[in-house]
Amino acid sequence: MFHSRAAILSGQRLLGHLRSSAGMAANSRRIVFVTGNAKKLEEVKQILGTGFPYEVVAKKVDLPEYQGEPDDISRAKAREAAKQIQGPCVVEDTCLCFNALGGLPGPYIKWFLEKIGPEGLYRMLTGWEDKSAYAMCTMAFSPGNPQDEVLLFKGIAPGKIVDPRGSRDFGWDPCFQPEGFEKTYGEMTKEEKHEISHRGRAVRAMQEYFLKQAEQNS
Ligand SMILES: O=c1[nH]c(=O)c2ncn([C@@H]3O[C@H](COP(=O)(O)OP(=O)(O)OP(=O)(O)O)[C@@H](O)[C@H]3O)c2[nH]1
Ligand SMILES: [Mg+2]
Repeated sequence: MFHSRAAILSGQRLLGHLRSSAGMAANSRRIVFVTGNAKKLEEVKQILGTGFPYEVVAKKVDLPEYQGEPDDISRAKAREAAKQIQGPCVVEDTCLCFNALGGLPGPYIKWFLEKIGPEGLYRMLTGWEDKSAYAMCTMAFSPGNPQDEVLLFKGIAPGKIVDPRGSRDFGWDPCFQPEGFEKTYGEMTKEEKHEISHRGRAVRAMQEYFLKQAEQNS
């Protein structure tokens, strides 16, 4: 549903990239997930579980925080990551968008969270009746060359911004309450969160794509 095929490589070409690229052991099927965020990595691995045809190998790189539209940011991030690791890789970018603010902070949520925390995010909407928001995750796959087109897989979770409740373990989780639930992300178990979260949706879309590719090439 959220599966955007910005560029579809033929299965053969894609697997070729995955098998032959630098940084991957010959014959092994690995995908490098480039992120500086350990919590994201933990969640992506939990969501993928064992139902993924590739081993996910993490590479900690502090990628630039680009500005602009979320899809453009994700593409730029994937290209930069591919350049740095010199091979195929996946990155992800997360936005938290307040509807009353026309979608802001959006991709800039990291800085807002860092400066004002979950309480401050809630207080930002004091003057607004509309507390609705959505969390968006974009997984971006680069086949390896910085000039290659990048595949995007998106997941969106609608919800609202509330007075923080629950675990402080991960960013803005305590102030985001997904639609149809009385709990914030911070009050949910990881399984409950992954089932409906922005990241759960995006990762499953990516998983589906790679499973199909693997099937076609087996
Ligand atoms: O409570 C949360 N629940 C989540 O599910 C979640 N996902 C991301 N975040 C935070 O939102 C900002 C995104 O910025 P971001 O995408 O640039 O990530 P990042 O810079 O931390 O890592 P990366 O860019 O190296 O992958 C960062 O502050 C992340 O910590 C979350 N917080
Ligand atoms: Mg970042």
